[in-house]
This record gives sequence, structure tokens and C-alpha cells, in this order.
Amino acid sequence: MGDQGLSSRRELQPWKCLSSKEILHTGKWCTIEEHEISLPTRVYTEGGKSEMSGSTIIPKWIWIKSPSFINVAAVTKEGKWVVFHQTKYACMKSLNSNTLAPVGGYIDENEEPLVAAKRELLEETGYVSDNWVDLHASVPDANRGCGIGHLFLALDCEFKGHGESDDLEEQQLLLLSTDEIEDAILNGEFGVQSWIATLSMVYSPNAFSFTEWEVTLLTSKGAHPFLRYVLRSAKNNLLLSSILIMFVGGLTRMLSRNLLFFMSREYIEALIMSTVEVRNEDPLYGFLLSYLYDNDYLRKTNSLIAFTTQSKRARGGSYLSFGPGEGHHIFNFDGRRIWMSRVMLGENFGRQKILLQCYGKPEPLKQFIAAARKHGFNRDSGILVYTVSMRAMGWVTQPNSRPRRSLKSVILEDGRAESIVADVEEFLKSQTWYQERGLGYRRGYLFYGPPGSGKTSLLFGIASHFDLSIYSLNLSDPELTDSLLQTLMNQVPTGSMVVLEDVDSVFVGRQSTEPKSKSVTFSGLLNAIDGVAAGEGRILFLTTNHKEKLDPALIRPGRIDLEVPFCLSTTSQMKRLFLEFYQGIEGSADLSDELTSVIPSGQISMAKLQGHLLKYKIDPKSAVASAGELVRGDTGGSVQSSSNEAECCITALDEEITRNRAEALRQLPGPPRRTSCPYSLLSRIKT
Ligand SMILES: Nc1ncnc2c1ncn2[C@@H]1O[C@H](COP(=O)(O)OP(=O)(O)OP(=O)(O)O)[C@@H](O)[C@H]1O
Repeated sequence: MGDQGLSSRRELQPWKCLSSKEILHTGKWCTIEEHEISLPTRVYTEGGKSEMSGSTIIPKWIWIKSPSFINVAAVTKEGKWVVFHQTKYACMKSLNSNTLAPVGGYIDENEEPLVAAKRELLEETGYVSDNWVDLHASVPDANRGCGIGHLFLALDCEFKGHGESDDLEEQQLLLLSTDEIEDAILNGEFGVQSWIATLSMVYSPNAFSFTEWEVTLLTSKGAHPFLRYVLRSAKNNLLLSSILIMFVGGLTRMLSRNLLFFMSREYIEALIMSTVEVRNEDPLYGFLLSYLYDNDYLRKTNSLIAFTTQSKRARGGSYLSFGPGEGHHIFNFDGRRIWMSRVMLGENFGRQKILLQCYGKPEPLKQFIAAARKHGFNRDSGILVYTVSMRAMGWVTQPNSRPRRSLKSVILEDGRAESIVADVEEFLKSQTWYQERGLGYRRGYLFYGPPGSGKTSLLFGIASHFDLSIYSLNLSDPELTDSLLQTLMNQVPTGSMVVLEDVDSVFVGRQSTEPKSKSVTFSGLLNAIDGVAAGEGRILFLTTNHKEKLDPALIRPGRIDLEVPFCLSTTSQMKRLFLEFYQGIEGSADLSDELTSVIPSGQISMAKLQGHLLKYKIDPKSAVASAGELVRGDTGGSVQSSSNEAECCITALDEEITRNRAEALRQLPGPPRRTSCPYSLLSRIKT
């Protein structure tokens, strides 16, 4: 009707507010007013013309005043979009869903919108930017007002420290790629219109002042800062702008979206460059960091990160190391140029990756990684101990996380350590044997006995001897759930040791010692040990001071194949520890006899004796002279001791081995046993 369909715009008559009355005031968040409105009336005449004809009065037009606000589309230097995954009251109540959200917040009284935008960006995310683009100001509600929304684009954002958001909702900071933002907009993941507007205005090729090519250039990782500068300058310079827009815009429009992809940096990179990615879950990650620093590859870098590495050589057992900081680094390896990026994944710093790139085939990268690995293993070659990071929701380790321990240094009754080691060895070489018989390729050991009797020490001795990694689980971690435990067990590589220490402190019988905790249940633990998800080829070690508190189901054959008792020190153990300690000192042998005449067998733990000897490092005579204080009124452990306990303990081990052997043989299925049967070794253990 009338002037519909014309592209030229004619002058329009605005509504007039004749009077206003406040009907509700709730402090700074909301004031509701009644406005008396005069509404100009236009009538359309024949021939499509229109003219004003008086006015209509609306006596009570509801008008809402609420604070103006800002929204910021923030893009990091690496080309990632900083957004939140949030639960918002209105989105939940009206749309029944969580939402993605850009940075946003209300403008304080007398505050400039840009100042508010900078403040909110820092407070909410910890990022700052020197490159701001004022996108637009608009009202959220066409009829009722509700303040003004000022929309901004912040480019080249840099992380300066953790934000201190005063937002009330639960939220999670995300760093998304441009593709992910596009998908999220199109999939309706942003639940508020001003947010969609903020991001679309930047992203959409035609919607606002930036072309798609410009956005790609402005937000792409590694875009040359000079190009960014030229582009932004061009926005303020008519001549340069025209040339650039003619050139870039013309080119962009000539090419279809798909063609643009083929010109993209990623595609060109994929064509001419090789990339290797290393995640921090892998020990290689730590090896790479140390290798880069130790070999001076980072001399041109001024962004470093410091960390501590354990060392056998350095005093105090550790030394300071440096690695490349977050971001990009370039170095030459064997005459080849390598580009390296260290990237933090997601909103927390528990998960990281390193990207290594070079032109052409990946050979230089492979050689570089092999060299870093060798360097890592050679440097101090400690044992890799993996623990669970709840932030990373997985296993994490550092190179050389624990120094090695020789088996010789763990003093048990003669031949005991060797027997257990032989059992592990037989298991490690019997994978085919297990497979042929359809048996789960798993073995479990229970180390039980008083504190300080060498259970943990033997674990590390075994790991060092076979060069195995240790995956250590803390079952009492309240964050650890049944399903996470299953996932973790499933991730343990073949031929690794899984260690659950002090199980009795988590479960007495089937009862959790922390009844209110949401952590692992007893059945969850059993499933993780031998359920479908239990890792193949893993060796399980449970340790406890109180075997009697454990539910028989936990240690039944199949879950635990060998129970190994540890005892308070026997006479022969004490003698050997003493002689090890004072080796080379004359008269030690006689003194060791004297020591064992003062301390009867089965009275104190090896840890306690070791602690005593440490007080007299070079003075064995005084160590023996004061040894009486060790046995006066103290058993050295929470497990009741008796003078013949050590001997009982030895007998117990013999019995365990016999029981295990019988049990194992009973369980063997069909095919005839071959000489490589792992249990053939058990007959060797029993002397
Ligand atoms: N049999 C042993 N031979 C050599 N050293 C030992 C022995 N037992 C204990 N020690 C020493 O005592 C300390 C504690 O030992 P360890 O942690 O292995 O004991 P544990 O049995 O695992 O104790 P807990 O039950 O409290 O965990 C270590 O420093 C270790 O060197």
C-alpha cells in the first residue's frame, strides 16, 4: 500500500512524549514509566501519495528504563574468539537452555561505553586489547527502550591474568575458532539478540564495515601485524580504503566461498607444510620443552616459562629449567627452519599442545622429536609417574618425575625382591600366551604390611628395573567418579604399572571411608580393575597397611594374583641395611652384629632404622650405641609386631606363592601348558 517497495527514504514523523509518570522504581536496575504519547497519523491518498492528518493520543505507554550495556566481540592475537558458556536466567527461563555469550556488562553511572567495555573484558576474562573498533549502538527493545547496547570489537587480545568477574551465573570461558563461532551463531547457540548482533556484525561478510576477507585477515592466527595495521588504518583513510576495498573486496566477491577456502592459509599450509602435534598428556611434551632450552634453540625467544625438573645430579634433587612460553617461536634444527607454537587448550591451563611445522616433508620434525626424546631419556632418566589432573580430565606427567631406585637398594628377605621381579618379568613376556588362552592380559599384586617396610620402594624398584611408567591413582579424590576411573584405566598403555596406594584408607570392606563423598564406589573400583574397560597389559599394584580391612572381592584371584607380605625388619635385613649404609668403614660387620643384638627381629620398620642411621651418617659406633632408643616402647608401625613377626611374614609369603600357584593352575583353560607358561616361574620362586 502507498509507498511500499520504494528504495528511497522519506522523512518520517516521530512520536511525541507529552508527559511521563514514574510508576515503579527498583533502584538502579529498573524504572517503569507511563508516557502519554502523541502519535502522528498519516493517511494514504489515491495514486500512492500520503499526507499527515492530525494525531492520535496513547495515554499510557509503558516505558522501561534499565542501565545501558556493552557487548564485546573479543578476538585473541592467535585468532580465537573469547566467549563464555553460560547459564543465564532469562535464557533458561524463556528458552530452557544454556547459552554462549560474548563479554558483556552494564555501564556504570557516568562511565564511557568504551571504558566500560575495556573494564568488562579485563574483569571477566583477564584479556586486554589495544585495538578497539566501535561497532554500533542500538536499543534492545524497539517499544520499551531498556537502555542502549554499545557493541564493540576488541582485536589482538592478550591474556594478562585471571579475571575477577562479578557475574553471578555459572560460566566457563571458551576460546573458539572463527568456524566454531559461525556454527554457533547459525545453530542458535547464542540466546540473546544483542550477542548475536555483536558477533554477526564482525563475522558476517556484508553486515557491517568489515568484509569477510578483512575479518579473516584480522582474526586469523599469525596474520602479519603490518597487514592488520594497514587494514585498520585504511578504515580511517578514504583513499587507501578505496584502493584496498576495490582490490580485496573485488577479489573476494569474484571468488566463491569455496574458492576462498582454497586460498586460505590453512589450505596453503596443508599443501606445502608438515605439522606434528604433541599434547601435554604425553611425556614427549616435557622432553620437547627441556630439549629446546638445553640446546639453546630458544636464544632468540623472549617469552620463556620456568619449571622445576627432578635430577639425580643436581643438589637437592631438582633444578630449574626453562621452556618456550605460550605463542610462536622459530628456530633452526640441522639447518632447517622449524616453526613452533605452544597453545593452551580451552579455558584452563591444564591442557596444552605444541605444534611443530616445517616446509616440505615431515622428516626434520621427526628427527627433531627423536632427538628430544633421546635427550629426555638420557638426561636423568627418572621414572615417569603419571597422576590424574582433574583440569585435564586425564593423566599428566613431567619428564623425570621421580628418580630411579635400584632393586638392590630395597632390602627384603633374601631372594624375595628377585622372586617378585621374576614374576613381573614372566608376565611382561607372556602376552601371546595369555591371548592364546583367551585370558585377560593383566596381573595384580597386593603389597601389604606395616608402614615403612618398603612397599612403595619396591614399586619404584620394579618400575626402574623394567623401565615401566607408573600410573598412580588417588581413589579418595572427591572429583574422581566411577566413569572417569573407567576411562582412566582404559587409557593406561600396555605394560604400565597402575598403583593404588593405601586402599584401606578409602574402602573398609565395601564401605567408602568418606560416605558423603561423590567419588568412586566399591563396585566402580571392581569394574575399573577387571571390567570391560580395564586396560590390557596393565600391572596393578595395591598397597595397604591393613589387609584385614579389605573386602575379599577386591583381592580375589584374577584381580590380585600375588599377595606379598612386607614385615618389620628381620635380623638379616637390618644387617644388610647397616652394611650398605656404612660400606667401606672398618669394623662395620661386627657393629652390625651388635646392632641386631640390641634390636630383635620384627621390632621396628626399615624406615625407622634408616631414619636412625641417617642421624649418624659417618659414625656407625654411635648409631649402634644409641640403637636401644629405637625399641624402647615403640614398634615403629601401626601393625602389631611380635618378636617372631618377621619370620611369620616370610612363611606367609611362601604360603601366598604356593596358594597363587595352585589358584593359577586351577584357572588355566584348555590348551596344553607350554614351557613359557608364566606360572612355571612360580615353581622357581619356591626354593
Ligand atoms: N625394605 C626396605 N629396604 C630399604 N629401604 C627401605 C625398606 N623399607 C623402607 N625403606 C625406606 O623407608 C622409607 C619408607 O619406605 P616405603 O615408602 O617404601 O614404605 P611403605 O611400606 O611403602 O610405607 P607406607 O605403608 O607408609 O606407604 C623409604 O625412604 C625407604 O628407603
